[in-house]
Amino acid sequence: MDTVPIIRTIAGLQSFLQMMEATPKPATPVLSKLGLVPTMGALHAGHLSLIERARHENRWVIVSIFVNPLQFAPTEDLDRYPRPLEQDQQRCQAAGVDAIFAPTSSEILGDGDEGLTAVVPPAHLDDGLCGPFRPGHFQGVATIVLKLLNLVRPDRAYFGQKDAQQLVIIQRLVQDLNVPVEIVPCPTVREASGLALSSRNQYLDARADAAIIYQGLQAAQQRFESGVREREALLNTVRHRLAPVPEVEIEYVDLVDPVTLEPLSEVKDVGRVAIATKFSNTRLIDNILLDARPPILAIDGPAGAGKSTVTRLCAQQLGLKYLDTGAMYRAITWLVLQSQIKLDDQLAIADLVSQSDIKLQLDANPDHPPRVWVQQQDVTDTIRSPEVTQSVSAIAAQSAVRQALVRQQRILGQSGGLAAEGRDIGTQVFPAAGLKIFLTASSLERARRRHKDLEQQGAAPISLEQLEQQIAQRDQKDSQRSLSPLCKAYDAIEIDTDGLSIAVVTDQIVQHYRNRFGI
Ligand SMILES: Nc1ncnc2c1ncn2[C@@H]1O[C@H](COP(=O)(O)OP(=O)(O)OP(=O)(O)O)[C@@H](O)[C@H]1O
Ligand SMILES: CC(C)(CO)[C@@H](O)C(=O)[O-]
Ligand code: BAL
Repeated sequence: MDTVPIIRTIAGLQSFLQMMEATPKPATPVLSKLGLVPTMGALHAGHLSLIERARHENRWVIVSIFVNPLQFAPTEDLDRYPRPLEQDQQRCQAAGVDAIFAPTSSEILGDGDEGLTAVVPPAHLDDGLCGPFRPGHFQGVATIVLKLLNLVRPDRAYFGQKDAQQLVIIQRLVQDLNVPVEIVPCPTVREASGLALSSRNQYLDARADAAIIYQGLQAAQQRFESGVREREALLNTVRHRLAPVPEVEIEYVDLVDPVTLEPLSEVKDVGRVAIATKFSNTRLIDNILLDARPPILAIDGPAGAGKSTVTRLCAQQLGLKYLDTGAMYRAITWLVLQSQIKLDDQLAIADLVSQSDIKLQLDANPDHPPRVWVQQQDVTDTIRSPEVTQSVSAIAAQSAVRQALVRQQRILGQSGGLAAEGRDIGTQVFPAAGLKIFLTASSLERARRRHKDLEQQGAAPISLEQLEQQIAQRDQKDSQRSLSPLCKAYDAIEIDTDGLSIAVVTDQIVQHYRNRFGI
C-alpha cells in the first residue's frame, strides 16, 4: 500500500491539486471536495479527531504539518518542538489522508530578509487571554493560516476547540477577508484523566498532575450548573481547585464571551472559561463552555422521510421553538414571483435576497403552520400556493439564496432552543447543534407515504413504481448537488423510519434529546 505522499514544495502542492481536479467525482455523497487540517505535527488523538471528521466530510483530505516560526517568541520552544514526521506520516496513512503538505520554512516563508506581509487580527481578539503573554503569536498564526488557505484552497478547514482564541481569530479572519472556506470547529479530545491532548504534554514531568487543569474547569462548570453566574465566583472556583497543586502556576484564568472574547462579569446564557498554566517549562491551555441555552435539535434527511411533521412534534414535546426553514425558502420564492424576476436571473435574485426581510413565528402550535412575513406582509397562506411550490426548488438551489437564508437561520439559532429540519441543517446551518438526527426511509416506504397523501388529496393517480423512481431520482440529485448536498452529518444519529409511526419516531428523538441533556 502506497504511503501518503509528503509534499515539500508549493509547486508539488499545485501538481497534487491539479491531479485532484482531474479525478472524477465519487459516487458516494460527501459534503465537499477538499478538507484541510492545519497542524504543527506530532500528531495525537486530538489531531486525528479532526482528520477523521475531515475524512468523513470530504472527497480529499490534506494535512499540513509546519512548525511555524512566526508564532513562536524567541524565548519559546520552537527548536525543541517535536517533529516526528515519519510517525506523523504513518498516522496520516492509517487515517486515510490523501496528502501531507509539509513545506520547509524557506519554501513557505521565503528567506525573510525583506520581512513578510502579515495578517493582523483585530486588537480586541488579541488583547486578552494568551495575547498579552504571547505578543505577536496570533499575528503569526493568522498569517500562516491565510497562506495555507490560499495555497490549498480547501472547501473546509478543521480546527480544535482546545485552541479557542486561535479558532475565534481564524473564524474572524475568513469572515473579514472573504476567504471562501468553511471553518469547522472540533471538540477537544482529552486523556482519560481529562487533560487536553497537546503536543506539549510530552514535555511534562511524569509526576506532573496536569489533570488538575480540567478538574478546575469542571469545578466551575458544576458551580455554573448549580446556578452560579458571577465572574469571580466561577474563576475563584478554578483557582481554589488548583491551589493545592504547588507545581502548577496559573498564567491567567478568565471568563469571556465565546465570540467576541470580551471579559464577562457574569454568564447570561453562554460564556467560556479559559485558562493558561505553567508546569515548570511547559505551558498548557484549556477551556470550557458554560452554556445555559437549550441545545438545538437538527433533523436532516431525504425528501419524504417525515422531517417536517416529526420536527414540529419534537419541538412541542421538548418545549423548543420550531424553525421552518422550508417556509423561508418559500417566502423568498414568493418574493421573486411577486417581483416578476425570472427564476434563473440569479443576479437579480441575489440583489432581492440581500434586501429581503423575512420574519417567522417560532413558537407556533404544531397543528398550524408558523406565520411568515416578508417585507412586513403576512404570506403564511400564499407561500403554500402551487406556483410557489413548483418554483421553490429552483430558488433554493441558488447560492446567494442559501447563503442569505443560512445566515438568517444561524441568527435565529443564536439563543438556542430550536428544533429545525431541512436537507443541510446539521451539516451547514447548525453544525454545532446539540443533537443531530438523520431521518430516513426506503424509497419504497416514502413512495407509499406519498401515494397515500396524493390519494387523500384526490390528486391524479400515479403508480407506486413511478413515485419510487421519482423519489430515487430526487435523492440522487440532492446528494450529488455541489451546494449543500444531502449528506448525513458526521455526528448525526440515523433513524430508519420504515414501518415506524410518526409517534414512535418522535418518541425516539425526544428520548435521545432527554437522555443526552439530562432533561
Ligand atoms: N486535544 C485536542 N483536541 C482537539 N483538537 C486539538 C487538540 N490538540 C490540538 N488540536 C488542534 O489541532 C490543530 C493543530 O494543533 P497543534 O499542531 O498546535 O497541536 P497541539 O496539540 O495544540 O500542539 P501544542 O502543544 O503546540 O498546543 C489545532 O487546530 C488544534 O486546535
Ligand atoms: C493552526 C496552526 C497549525 C498554525 O500554525 C497552529 O497554530 C496549531 O497547530 O494550532
Ligand atoms: N496549537 C498551539 C499552537 C501554538 O502554541 O503555537
